[in-house]
Amino acid sequence: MKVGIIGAAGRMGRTLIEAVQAFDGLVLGAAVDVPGSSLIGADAGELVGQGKLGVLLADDINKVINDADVFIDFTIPEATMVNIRACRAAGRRLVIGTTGLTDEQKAELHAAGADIAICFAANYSVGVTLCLKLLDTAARVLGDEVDIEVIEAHHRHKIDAPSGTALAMGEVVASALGRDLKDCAVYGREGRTGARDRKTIGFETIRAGDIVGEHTVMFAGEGERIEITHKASSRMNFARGAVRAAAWLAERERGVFDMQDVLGLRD
Ligand SMILES: NC(=O)C1=CN([C@@H]2O[C@H](COP(=O)(O)OP(=O)(O)OC[C@H]3O[C@@H](n4cnc5c(N)ncnc54)[C@H](O)[C@@H]3O)[C@@H](O)[C@H]2O)C=CC1
Ligand SMILES: O=C(O)C1=N[C@H](C(=O)O)C[C@H](O)C1
Repeated sequence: MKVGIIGAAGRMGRTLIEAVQAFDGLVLGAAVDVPGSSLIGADAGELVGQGKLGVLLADDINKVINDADVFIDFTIPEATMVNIRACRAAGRRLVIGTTGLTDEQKAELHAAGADIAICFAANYSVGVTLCLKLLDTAARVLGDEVDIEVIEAHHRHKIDAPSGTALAMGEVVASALGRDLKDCAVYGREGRTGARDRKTIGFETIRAGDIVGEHTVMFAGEGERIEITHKASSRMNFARGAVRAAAWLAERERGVFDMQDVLGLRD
Protein backbone atom coordinates (compact mmCIF):
# COMPACT_ATOMS: atom_id res chain seq x y z
CA MET A 1 0.00 0.00 0.00
CA LYS A 2 1.29 3.48 -0.93
CA VAL A 3 1.43 6.15 1.80
CA GLY A 4 1.51 9.92 1.32
CA ILE A 5 2.99 12.07 4.09
CA ILE A 6 1.81 15.66 4.49
CA GLY A 7 4.10 17.86 6.54
CA ALA A 8 6.94 15.66 5.26
CA ALA A 9 9.70 18.18 6.06
CA GLY A 10 8.60 18.62 9.66
CA ARG A 11 9.77 16.95 12.88
CA MET A 12 7.09 14.28 12.59
CA GLY A 13 7.10 14.20 8.79
CA ARG A 14 10.77 13.20 8.56
CA THR A 15 10.25 10.55 11.23
CA LEU A 16 7.22 9.25 9.34
CA ILE A 17 9.24 8.85 6.14
CA GLU A 18 11.56 6.50 8.04
CA ALA A 19 8.69 4.70 9.77
CA VAL A 20 6.82 4.05 6.50
CA GLN A 21 9.90 2.59 4.85
CA ALA A 22 10.43 0.30 7.85
CA PHE A 23 6.83 -1.03 7.91
CA ASP A 24 6.26 -4.26 5.92
CA GLY A 25 3.71 -3.79 3.15
CA LEU A 26 3.92 -0.01 3.07
CA VAL A 27 5.92 2.20 0.73
CA LEU A 28 6.20 5.95 0.41
CA GLY A 29 4.15 7.12 -2.56
CA ALA A 30 3.93 10.88 -1.97
CA ALA A 31 5.32 13.65 0.20
CA VAL A 32 3.88 17.15 0.64
CA ASP A 33 4.95 20.27 2.45
CA VAL A 34 4.04 23.95 2.53
CA PRO A 35 4.02 25.95 -0.72
CA GLY A 36 7.13 28.13 -0.95
CA SER A 37 9.30 25.81 1.13
CA SER A 38 12.85 25.56 -0.16
CA LEU A 39 12.47 21.77 0.11
CA ILE A 40 9.75 21.50 -2.53
CA GLY A 41 11.17 19.24 -5.27
CA ALA A 42 13.65 17.58 -2.91
CA ASP A 43 13.77 13.81 -2.74
CA ALA A 44 12.01 12.61 0.44
CA GLY A 45 14.57 9.86 0.99
CA GLU A 46 17.45 12.27 0.86
CA LEU A 47 15.62 14.49 3.35
CA VAL A 48 16.15 11.78 5.98
CA GLY A 49 19.53 10.54 4.78
CA GLN A 50 18.18 7.33 3.24
CA GLY A 51 19.27 8.02 -0.32
CA LYS A 52 16.92 8.74 -3.23
CA LEU A 53 13.42 7.21 -3.01
CA GLY A 54 12.19 8.86 -6.22
CA VAL A 55 9.43 10.67 -4.25
CA LEU A 56 9.81 14.43 -4.63
CA LEU A 57 8.23 16.86 -2.16
CA ALA A 58 5.11 18.45 -3.66
CA ASP A 59 3.44 21.64 -2.43
CA ASP A 60 -0.18 20.58 -2.91
CA ILE A 61 -1.88 17.28 -2.05
CA ASN A 62 -4.00 17.56 -5.20
CA LYS A 63 -0.87 17.18 -7.33
CA VAL A 64 -0.13 13.75 -5.77
CA ILE A 65 -3.60 12.59 -4.69
CA ASN A 66 -3.36 9.59 -7.05
CA ASP A 67 0.11 8.58 -5.83
CA ALA A 68 -1.01 7.18 -2.46
CA ASP A 69 -3.82 5.03 -1.06
CA VAL A 70 -3.68 6.62 2.40
CA PHE A 71 -2.33 9.97 3.54
CA ILE A 72 -0.83 10.86 6.94
CA ASP A 73 -1.17 14.51 8.03
CA PHE A 74 1.02 16.05 10.74
CA THR A 75 0.86 19.75 9.85
CA ILE A 76 -1.21 22.67 11.21
CA PRO A 77 -5.01 22.77 11.54
CA GLU A 78 -5.56 25.03 8.53
CA ALA A 79 -3.59 22.65 6.31
CA THR A 80 -5.30 19.60 7.78
CA MET A 81 -8.70 20.97 6.76
CA VAL A 82 -7.53 21.40 3.15
CA ASN A 83 -6.23 17.84 3.19
CA ILE A 84 -9.48 16.46 4.65
CA ARG A 85 -11.44 18.07 1.81
CA ALA A 86 -9.00 16.76 -0.83
CA CYS A 87 -9.08 13.20 0.54
CA ARG A 88 -12.88 13.29 0.88
CA ALA A 89 -13.25 14.42 -2.75
CA ALA A 90 -10.85 11.75 -4.02
CA GLY A 91 -11.94 8.91 -1.70
CA ARG A 92 -8.59 8.58 0.03
CA ARG A 93 -8.05 7.31 3.59
CA LEU A 94 -6.46 9.78 6.03
CA VAL A 95 -4.52 9.52 9.30
CA ILE A 96 -4.53 12.81 11.20
CA GLY A 97 -2.02 13.57 13.93
CA THR A 98 -2.30 17.37 13.88
CA THR A 99 -3.54 18.88 17.15
CA GLY A 100 -5.14 22.21 18.01
CA LEU A 101 -8.21 21.82 15.81
CA THR A 102 -11.23 23.94 16.77
CA ASP A 103 -14.61 22.38 17.56
CA GLU A 104 -15.83 23.51 14.15
CA GLN A 105 -12.86 21.90 12.40
CA LYS A 106 -13.41 18.67 14.33
CA ALA A 107 -17.07 18.73 13.29
CA GLU A 108 -16.06 18.95 9.61
CA LEU A 109 -13.56 16.12 10.16
CA HIS A 110 -16.31 13.91 11.57
CA ALA A 111 -18.64 14.84 8.71
CA ALA A 112 -15.96 13.69 6.25
CA GLY A 113 -16.00 10.33 8.03
CA ALA A 114 -19.35 9.64 6.37
CA ASP A 115 -17.50 9.29 3.08
CA ILE A 116 -13.93 8.19 3.89
CA ALA A 117 -12.04 6.33 6.62
CA ILE A 118 -10.17 8.65 8.99
CA CYS A 119 -8.02 7.90 12.03
CA PHE A 120 -7.76 10.93 14.33
CA ALA A 121 -5.65 10.77 17.50
CA ALA A 122 -3.85 13.43 19.53
CA ASN A 123 -1.24 10.85 20.39
CA TYR A 124 -0.35 7.75 18.38
CA SER A 125 1.89 6.12 20.98
CA VAL A 126 0.74 2.79 22.38
CA GLY A 127 1.75 3.98 25.85
CA VAL A 128 -0.54 7.01 25.85
CA THR A 129 -3.38 4.95 24.41
CA LEU A 130 -2.94 2.56 27.35
CA CYS A 131 -2.79 5.53 29.77
CA LEU A 132 -6.20 6.69 28.53
CA LYS A 133 -7.65 3.35 29.64
CA LEU A 134 -5.88 3.59 33.02
CA LEU A 135 -7.15 7.15 33.53
CA ASP A 136 -10.74 6.10 32.96
CA THR A 137 -10.43 3.42 35.64
CA ALA A 138 -8.61 5.70 38.08
CA ALA A 139 -11.24 8.43 37.71
CA ARG A 140 -14.12 6.00 38.22
CA VAL A 141 -12.50 4.50 41.36
CA LEU A 142 -11.37 7.78 42.95
CA GLY A 143 -14.40 9.83 41.95
CA ASP A 144 -14.88 13.24 43.55
CA GLU A 145 -12.61 12.45 46.54
CA VAL A 146 -9.50 13.85 44.76
CA ASP A 147 -8.23 16.98 43.08
CA ILE A 148 -7.23 16.28 39.46
CA GLU A 149 -4.43 18.12 37.62
CA VAL A 150 -3.03 17.47 34.12
CA ILE A 151 0.59 18.56 33.66
CA GLU A 152 2.27 18.45 30.26
CA ALA A 153 5.73 19.39 28.97
CA HIS A 154 6.92 19.75 25.37
CA HIS A 155 9.75 21.24 23.33
CA ARG A 156 10.08 24.98 22.83
CA HIS A 157 8.82 24.82 19.20
CA LYS A 158 5.32 23.55 19.99
CA ILE A 159 2.71 26.09 18.87
CA ASP A 160 -0.42 24.90 20.66
CA ALA A 161 -1.24 24.56 24.37
CA PRO A 162 -2.36 22.60 26.23
CA SER A 163 -1.26 19.63 24.16
CA GLY A 164 -3.87 17.59 22.36
CA THR A 165 -2.86 14.65 24.52
CA ALA A 166 -3.44 16.62 27.73
CA LEU A 167 -6.88 17.65 26.48
CA ALA A 168 -7.67 14.04 25.53
CA MET A 169 -6.63 12.90 29.01
CA GLY A 170 -8.80 15.63 30.53
CA GLU A 171 -11.75 14.55 28.38
CA VAL A 172 -11.43 10.92 29.51
CA VAL A 173 -11.33 11.88 33.18
CA ALA A 174 -14.16 14.44 32.90
CA SER A 175 -16.36 11.95 31.05
CA ALA A 176 -15.71 9.23 33.63
CA LEU A 177 -16.78 11.67 36.37
CA GLY A 178 -19.83 12.94 34.51
CA ARG A 179 -18.35 16.39 34.06
CA ASP A 180 -18.15 18.61 30.95
CA LEU A 181 -14.52 19.60 30.40
CA LYS A 182 -15.61 22.90 28.86
CA ASP A 183 -17.17 23.82 32.22
CA CYS A 184 -14.62 22.39 34.65
CA ALA A 185 -11.21 22.99 33.00
CA VAL A 186 -8.89 25.58 34.60
CA TYR A 187 -5.98 26.52 32.34
CA GLY A 188 -3.21 27.86 34.60
CA ARG A 189 -3.61 29.87 37.78
CA GLU A 190 -2.39 33.27 38.93
CA GLY A 191 -3.42 36.02 41.38
CA ARG A 192 -5.69 35.55 44.42
CA THR A 193 -7.44 32.41 43.26
CA GLY A 194 -9.12 31.36 46.51
CA ALA A 195 -9.30 27.70 47.60
CA ARG A 196 -9.40 25.06 44.85
CA ASP A 197 -12.79 23.88 43.61
CA ARG A 198 -12.70 20.06 43.71
CA LYS A 199 -14.97 19.83 40.68
CA THR A 200 -12.36 21.48 38.45
CA ILE A 201 -9.65 19.80 36.37
CA GLY A 202 -6.46 21.87 36.21
CA PHE A 203 -4.04 22.07 33.29
CA GLU A 204 -0.43 23.20 33.48
CA THR A 205 1.85 23.61 30.47
CA ILE A 206 5.64 23.60 30.23
CA ARG A 207 7.46 24.58 27.03
CA ALA A 208 11.23 24.12 27.20
CA GLY A 209 14.25 22.71 25.37
CA ASP A 210 13.82 19.53 23.34
CA ILE A 211 11.26 17.70 25.50
CA VAL A 212 9.56 15.23 23.14
CA GLY A 213 6.31 14.93 25.11
CA GLU A 214 5.57 14.23 28.80
CA HIS A 215 2.19 13.98 30.51
CA THR A 216 1.19 13.40 34.12
CA VAL A 217 -2.34 13.21 35.49
CA MET A 218 -2.34 13.73 39.26
CA PHE A 219 -5.18 12.48 41.48
CA ALA A 220 -4.42 14.23 44.80
CA GLY A 221 -6.44 13.17 47.83
CA GLU A 222 -6.11 13.50 51.58
CA GLY A 223 -3.12 11.40 52.66
CA GLU A 224 -2.27 9.91 49.28
CA ARG A 225 -1.71 10.89 45.65
CA ILE A 226 -1.89 8.74 42.51
CA GLU A 227 0.01 9.91 39.39
CA ILE A 228 -0.23 8.37 35.94
CA THR A 229 2.69 9.50 33.76
CA HIS A 230 3.83 8.96 30.18
CA LYS A 231 7.21 10.16 28.93
CA ALA A 232 8.12 9.95 25.24
CA SER A 233 11.83 9.93 24.43
CA SER A 234 11.56 9.60 20.64
CA ARG A 235 9.10 10.78 17.99
CA MET A 236 9.48 7.37 16.39
CA ASN A 237 6.97 5.98 18.91
CA PHE A 238 4.33 8.38 17.55
CA ALA A 239 5.33 7.67 13.94
CA ARG A 240 5.13 3.88 14.31
CA GLY A 241 1.65 4.24 15.79
CA ALA A 242 0.50 6.50 12.96
CA VAL A 243 1.88 4.14 10.31
CA ARG A 244 0.20 1.20 12.07
CA ALA A 245 -3.05 3.18 11.93
CA ALA A 246 -2.55 3.80 8.21
CA ALA A 247 -2.21 0.07 7.57
CA TRP A 248 -5.24 -0.65 9.78
CA LEU A 249 -7.41 1.81 7.83
CA ALA A 250 -6.92 -0.27 4.66
CA GLU A 251 -9.84 -2.52 5.70
CA ARG A 252 -12.18 0.40 6.49
CA GLU A 253 -14.24 2.24 3.89
CA ARG A 254 -15.59 5.04 6.07
CA GLY A 255 -15.84 6.29 9.66
CA VAL A 256 -13.71 8.17 12.18
CA PHE A 257 -11.48 6.02 14.39
CA ASP A 258 -8.74 6.52 16.96
CA MET A 259 -5.82 4.52 18.37
CA GLN A 260 -8.09 2.60 20.77
CA ASP A 261 -9.86 1.21 17.69
CA VAL A 262 -6.53 0.44 15.98
CA LEU A 263 -5.26 -1.40 19.07
CA GLY A 264 -8.57 -3.19 19.67
CA LEU A 265 -9.04 -1.53 23.07
CA ARG A 266 -12.48 -0.13 22.35
CA ASP A 267 -14.92 -1.50 24.99
N1 LIG B 1 -0.80 12.69 17.24
C1 LIG B 1 0.47 12.50 17.60
O1 LIG B 1 0.87 11.39 18.01
C2 LIG B 1 1.42 13.63 17.47
C3 LIG B 1 0.96 14.85 17.02
N2 LIG B 1 1.82 15.86 16.78
C4 LIG B 1 1.25 17.07 16.18
O2 LIG B 1 1.65 17.11 14.81
C5 LIG B 1 1.72 18.46 14.37
C6 LIG B 1 3.07 18.71 13.74
O3 LIG B 1 4.05 18.59 14.73
P1 LIG B 1 5.60 18.75 14.30
O4 LIG B 1 5.94 17.75 13.25
O5 LIG B 1 6.41 18.81 15.54
O6 LIG B 1 5.58 20.21 13.64
P2 LIG B 1 6.56 20.81 12.53
O7 LIG B 1 6.30 22.29 12.52
O8 LIG B 1 7.94 20.29 12.70
O9 LIG B 1 6.00 20.15 11.16
C7 LIG B 1 4.83 20.61 10.52
C8 LIG B 1 5.09 20.55 9.03
O10 LIG B 1 3.89 20.92 8.33
C9 LIG B 1 4.27 21.76 7.26
N3 LIG B 1 3.13 22.55 6.77
C10 LIG B 1 2.65 23.71 7.26
N4 LIG B 1 1.64 24.16 6.48
C11 LIG B 1 1.48 23.23 5.49
C12 LIG B 1 0.62 23.12 4.36
N5 LIG B 1 -0.30 24.07 4.10
N6 LIG B 1 0.75 22.04 3.55
C13 LIG B 1 1.69 21.09 3.81
N7 LIG B 1 2.54 21.13 4.85
C14 LIG B 1 2.43 22.20 5.68
C15 LIG B 1 5.40 22.61 7.81
O11 LIG B 1 6.14 23.22 6.76
C16 LIG B 1 6.19 21.55 8.59
O12 LIG B 1 7.13 20.91 7.76
C17 LIG B 1 1.41 19.32 15.61
O13 LIG B 1 0.05 19.65 15.62
C18 LIG B 1 1.69 18.37 16.77
O14 LIG B 1 0.94 18.68 17.94
C19 LIG B 1 3.17 15.75 16.98
C20 LIG B 1 3.68 14.56 17.45
C21 LIG B 1 2.84 13.42 17.76
O1 LIG C 1 3.80 18.80 19.32
C1 LIG C 1 4.32 17.71 19.72
O2 LIG C 1 5.53 17.43 19.70
C2 LIG C 1 3.35 16.69 20.24
N1 LIG C 1 2.07 16.96 20.13
C3 LIG C 1 1.02 16.05 20.45
C4 LIG C 1 0.04 16.72 21.41
O3 LIG C 1 -0.23 17.94 21.20
O4 LIG C 1 -0.46 16.01 22.30
C5 LIG C 1 1.47 14.67 20.83
C6 LIG C 1 2.82 14.56 21.49
O5 LIG C 1 2.70 14.86 22.85
C7 LIG C 1 3.87 15.42 20.82
